[in-house]
Amino acid sequence: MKKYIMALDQGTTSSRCIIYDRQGKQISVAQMEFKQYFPKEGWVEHDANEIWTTQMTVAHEAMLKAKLTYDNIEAIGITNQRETTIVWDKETGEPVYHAIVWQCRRTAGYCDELMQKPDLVDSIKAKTGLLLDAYFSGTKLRWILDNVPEARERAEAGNLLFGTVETWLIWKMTGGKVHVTDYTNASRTMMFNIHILEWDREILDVLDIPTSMLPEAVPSSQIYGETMDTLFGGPIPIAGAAGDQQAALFGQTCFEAGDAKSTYGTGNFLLMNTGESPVISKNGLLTTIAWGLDGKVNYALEGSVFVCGAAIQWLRDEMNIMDDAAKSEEMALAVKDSAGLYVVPAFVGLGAPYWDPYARGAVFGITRGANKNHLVRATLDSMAYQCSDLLGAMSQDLGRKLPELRVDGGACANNYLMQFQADILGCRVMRPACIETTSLGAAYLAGLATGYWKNKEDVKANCRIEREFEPVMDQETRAELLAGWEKAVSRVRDWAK
Ligand SMILES: Nc1ncnc2c1ncn2[C@@H]1O[C@H](COP(=O)(O)OP(=O)(O)O)[C@@H](O)[C@H]1O
Ligand SMILES: O=P(O)(O)OC[C@H](O)CO
Repeated sequence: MKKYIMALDQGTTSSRCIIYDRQGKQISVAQMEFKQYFPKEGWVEHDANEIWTTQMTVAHEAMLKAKLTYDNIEAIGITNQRETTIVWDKETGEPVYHAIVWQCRRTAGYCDELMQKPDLVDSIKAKTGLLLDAYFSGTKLRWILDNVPEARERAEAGNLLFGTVETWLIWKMTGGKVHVTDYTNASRTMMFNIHILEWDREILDVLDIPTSMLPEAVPSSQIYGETMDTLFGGPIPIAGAAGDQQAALFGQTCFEAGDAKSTYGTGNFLLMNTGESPVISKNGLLTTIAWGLDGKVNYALEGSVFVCGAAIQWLRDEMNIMDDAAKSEEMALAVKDSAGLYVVPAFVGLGAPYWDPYARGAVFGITRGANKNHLVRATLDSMAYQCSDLLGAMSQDLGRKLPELRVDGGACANNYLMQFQADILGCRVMRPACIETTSLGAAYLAGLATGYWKNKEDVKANCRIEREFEPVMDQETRAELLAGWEKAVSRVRDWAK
């Protein structure tokens, strides 16, 4: 019987299921968007039950499309939007509140208070590799305990569980039997010591989080449990899990220290493998776990930008400027430049390297001739500028420039964006044949655990580059454009304070 690996890719805007064969070829794909809740300015939520139902719907749809039954699936790998925080009842499985999404800024004020303790800020950075910010799960979890009626009492009585999205899905798929988080996701909670791979007592005390709520932290590639029989008709091993950005790094086969990738999804995330030693940034980047595999842990340096493709989604859904994100390419190419427009998509503040939760979005340089094509072009340009900021910070940390950049994620299908990215970085941009490297990485992690792929070399043999973008812009133009971007960013800082 032919066997495949099923990857569940639970992203910020959609749940996807992709089934892969041994060559890393997609056999079947299903995808479903779900509702985004914006209850207050700067707040973002999801319905955790909808995350679960959409994820299961697409899993069944993908199996049906390829006429597969549970015994064709060797293993399931999960990859997910990170940091998003879910708390649910251990007995009923009912979430006590909506999932608080990574983009949500509701705990910025609380983070400001904590920031008054410089020792704590230093200790958090040293132990978790993260900056003290509302982005990460820790303060979101505390918010739920403090604000949902009876949540703290129920948590202290041992009746509530916490998880990031992979924890939630594994718990649900195993019928409430397995409560685990993989190291990569744990490393985004701001409660996990990335050096000794344990939850940190001091931080848990500061945030007042009962340890009984926390999942067991486990490697990214191992059999965690099996799906309930009722789910797919028979048991399937769940054998891999990683946060989506780390999964993309793995899917791009960035196995060597120094290998880097940039993912253009809802946000933009630049990750560089730093091998078995964590590198601490002096320029606003994060240190994170890349994966736990074969009894070892790999680390990565990460730059996180909160709004990337989401800016195009905003033009599509809120401004009705286009009906399909892919149209942004032809609209951008319909004009010869951006007519001096700069868009700063700081809708939920700015992430790396600025870390300003109070920045807000803006469009600068509007003149009478500016039209919607210019606005689209300037929005795509902003996605490239933000990545350029990340690469700049990374180059400063490393003391050298990266010679090339591998790209992936939905928005990297945009050729205009990729060429502008190469131009503004002044380095080659390499796009693989499979830009769904996030799900591919999750599939690889699961398949390595069961022996579907023998080792990393076996996996690497599947990797193919589809197109390379060489920089053609002259240095003077690049410097001028970047200076404009810098000026635009400086104007949005602290806006909502
Ligand atoms: N051709 C395109 N050009 C520009 N942006 C795009 C294009 N296709 C998709 N996007 C944007 O990329 C995002 C989808 O990418 P994806 O990797 O699926 O994101 P996620 O995993 O975060 O949900 C959306 O925000 C969408 O607006
Ligand atoms: O849903 P994505 O692909 O934009 O990824 C979200 C990140 O994991 C947030 O840290």
